[in-house]
Amino acid sequence: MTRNSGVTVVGIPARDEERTVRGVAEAADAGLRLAFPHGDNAVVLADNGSTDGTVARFAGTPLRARKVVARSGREGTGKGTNVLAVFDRARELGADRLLLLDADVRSAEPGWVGALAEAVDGDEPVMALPCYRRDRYEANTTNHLVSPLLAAVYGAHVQQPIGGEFAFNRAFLERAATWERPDSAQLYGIDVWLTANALREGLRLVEVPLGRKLHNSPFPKILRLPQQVLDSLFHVVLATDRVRDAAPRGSGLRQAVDVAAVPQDPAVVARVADAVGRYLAAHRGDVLALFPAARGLVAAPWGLRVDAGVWPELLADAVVALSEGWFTSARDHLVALYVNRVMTFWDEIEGLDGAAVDAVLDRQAVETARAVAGRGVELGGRVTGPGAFHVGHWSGFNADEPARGLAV
Ligand SMILES: O=c1ccn([C@@H]2O[C@H](COP(=O)(O)OP(=O)(O)O[C@H]3O[C@H](CO)[C@@H](O)[C@H](O)[C@H]3O)[C@@H](O)[C@H]2O)c(=O)[nH]1
Ligand SMILES: O=C(O)[C@H](O)COP(=O)(O)O
Repeated sequence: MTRNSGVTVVGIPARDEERTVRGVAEAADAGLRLAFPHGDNAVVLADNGSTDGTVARFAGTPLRARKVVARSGREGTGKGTNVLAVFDRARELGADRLLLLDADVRSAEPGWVGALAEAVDGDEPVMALPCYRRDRYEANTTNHLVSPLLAAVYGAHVQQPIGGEFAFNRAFLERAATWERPDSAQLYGIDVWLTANALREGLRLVEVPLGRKLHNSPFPKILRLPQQVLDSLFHVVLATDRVRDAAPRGSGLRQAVDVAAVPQDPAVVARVADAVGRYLAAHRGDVLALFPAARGLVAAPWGLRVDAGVWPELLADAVVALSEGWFTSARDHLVALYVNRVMTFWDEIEGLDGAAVDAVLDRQAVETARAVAGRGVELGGRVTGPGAFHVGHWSGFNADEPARGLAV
C-alpha cells in the first residue's frame, strides 16, 4: 500500500448516536493520521434524521481530517441510506479506499483504520470484513441466519458478514455501483447486500482481526432487523447462478465468542416471545406447508424447541421455498422460527465455554451447507422478489414496527 498518498475516507452512518459518535470520529481521525500521515483524509458522517445532538456533536469534534456531513430525512430511510450516501461522497472525493465504522461502537480503536485499509490494497475489487469477539447472546442474525446461509449458497465461511466495520477499495466501490438495489438495502439489509453480492461475483473478501466489538445490544430489534437482512440476502441469492460448492476453510475455525456475556433483558425477551407465539398461531398452516422440517418441533418454555439438529433443515426449507417463488412467506416465517432458534440456542449453550459455543456455530453452518446441497435447489434468476420492502406478514404482530412500510 502507498501509505502516504491517496484519498482515504472513513464513513460513519448514524441515527441518534450523540453519546458515542464523538469517540468513533476521534478513533477514525487518530487512525487516519497513523496510517496515512501525509494522505488526503476525510471523515464523513451520514445522518438520516437524528432527533438528538448527533450532528452537532460530530461538528463540534476537532479533527485533523476533512469533515463532511451528509444528511437525509428520517422517514423512509435507514442505515443503508447513510452507507450509500457515504459511497457517493467517497466517489466524489476520489477515494482510493473507504472504511465504515458504526457510530455506536464503544470499542473502536485507531488501529482498526490501518488494519482494514491495508487489507483492501490493490487494483482488483476487494472488501475487508471484521473478525471480533462478541457477546454470546448477541450476533444472532449473523450466527443463525447470515453465516449459515452464505456457507450454504456460496460455500464461504464468513465470520462477521454484517458486522458494520468494513473497508473497500476503489474498484469495489465502482463495482458495487452496478448492483441492483432492493429497498431493504436502504435499511439494515445494506451489509449483507454488500457481502453477498461480493460473494456472488466471486470478489475477494479479507477478514481482519479487530479484537472485541462492544456496542448497543441489537436484540430489541430482533423482529425487524433480521427481516430486512433476509430481504436483501434473498434478493441476492435469487440473482445467483447456482448453489456453489463449499470452498476449503481459509482461516481455520471461528473464534468469535467473547468471555463477556450478558443475557438479554427478560422483559424484552418475554415481549418478543409473545409476539412470535401470536404470529405462529396465526400462520401455523402456512408455516408447516412451507417448512416441512417444522412439523416435528416440540413446545418449549419460550415457544418451540428449535435445536442445532433441525435448524439446518429449516434453513434448507427456506432456500427451497425462496427458489420456488415464496419470497415473502419464506422471509417472514423464517424470522419467527429464527427467534425460537435463538432462544433454544441460549438454552443449549448454558455452561459451555466460548470454544464450545464456536464449535456449535461452526457445525451449524457446515450442516446448513450439507442440508441445502441435498435439496437440489435451482437458482439462476428464474424467480425474483418484490423490490419494494414491506413488513408483510408481520404487520400487526410487532409492537415496535414502523407505521409505514419502508421506514425503520
Ligand atoms: O436508520 C438508521 C439506523 C441505524 N443507523 C446506524 O447504523 C449503525 C448500525 O446500527 P445499529 O442499530 O447499531 O445496528 P446493530 O444492531 O448493531 O446491527 C448489526 O447488524 C446490522 C445489520 O446487518 C448492521 O447494519 C450493523 O452494522 C451491525 O452492527 C449505527 O451507527 C446506527 O446509528 C443509521 O445510520 N440509520
Ligand atoms: O451481527 C448481528 O447479528 C447483528 O449485530 C444483529 O445482532 P442480533 O441478531 O443479536 O440482533
